[in-house]
Amino acid sequence: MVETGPLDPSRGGGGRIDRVDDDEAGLFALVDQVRRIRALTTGGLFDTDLDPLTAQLREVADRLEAASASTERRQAVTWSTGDYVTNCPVVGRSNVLAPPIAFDILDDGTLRGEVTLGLEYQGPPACVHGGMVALLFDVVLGRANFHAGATGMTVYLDVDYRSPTPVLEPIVVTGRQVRVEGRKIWAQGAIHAGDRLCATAEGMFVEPGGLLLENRRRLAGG
Ligand SMILES: CCCCCCCCCCCC(=O)SCCNC(=O)CCNC(=O)[C@H](O)C(C)(C)COP(=O)(O)OP(=O)(O)OC[C@H]1O[C@@H](n2cnc3c(N)ncnc32)[C@H](O)[C@@H]1OP(=O)(O)O
Repeated sequence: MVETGPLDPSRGGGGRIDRVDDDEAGLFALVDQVRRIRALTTGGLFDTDLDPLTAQLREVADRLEAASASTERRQAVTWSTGDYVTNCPVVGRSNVLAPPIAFDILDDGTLRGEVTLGLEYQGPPACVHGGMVALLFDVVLGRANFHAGATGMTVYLDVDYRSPTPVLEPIVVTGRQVRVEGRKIWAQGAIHAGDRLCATAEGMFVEPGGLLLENRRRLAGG
């Protein structure tokens, strides 16, 4: 059973975590513009001829493609430099899928982040897609584990959808580690809209032994 007391959305304080501000290459600034386009084009309704805009976007995409390192190289660099956080699909400032959310860590290790999700995350009318809700939980629980010092890969994630999670309104996402037994780690989380509980989750994570190190070595080509 998820204990919602420590996940109270009105708790304040704490310091920002996982915030990477160094944007020497200008990538975060560029991705911010792609996010604007992503938000505007979801179910886009425009009172203008789109063809010239499409041509401009194609040109920009062509120029980026010509200047870009390969996907494989980018994947290898992500893991060799520890840049995962900036590429995460929830908190990552260089991932266009990410809203992105910024989490604060409270004094007992609970993470708390506020976000307003746009139409691109909509499932049922006015509601956040259930898969997106699960993604938010997977990340907040994973980051809570990381900051508590014991982390692993998700082996189960049990989500209870208790009331609709709204799009276009602020929601609060919370998560914390609750127990560690050897390689096994449990964490719990909640999503609220104001005082209303939208969803809760419990996840179990297993420290994957040498698997990730092996993968990182393989991606780095040695
Ligand atoms: C450092 C990370 C950085 C992570 C870096 C950050 C990246 C972000 C990650 C975000 C989160 C994700 O998306 S993770 C991606 C989604 N998850 C995955 O792809 C994981 C796929 N699963 C796996 O690859 C594997 O299950 C492993 C490597 C996690 C564990 O395999 P294993 O080493 O063989 O361990 P195994 O013996 O099977 O299980 C260990 C114990 O857990 C129990 N167990 C296993 N599955 C379950 C289950 N569903 N429900 C209950 N219990 C279970 C087993 O009974 C056993 O208990 P006992 O007999 O010991 O008592």
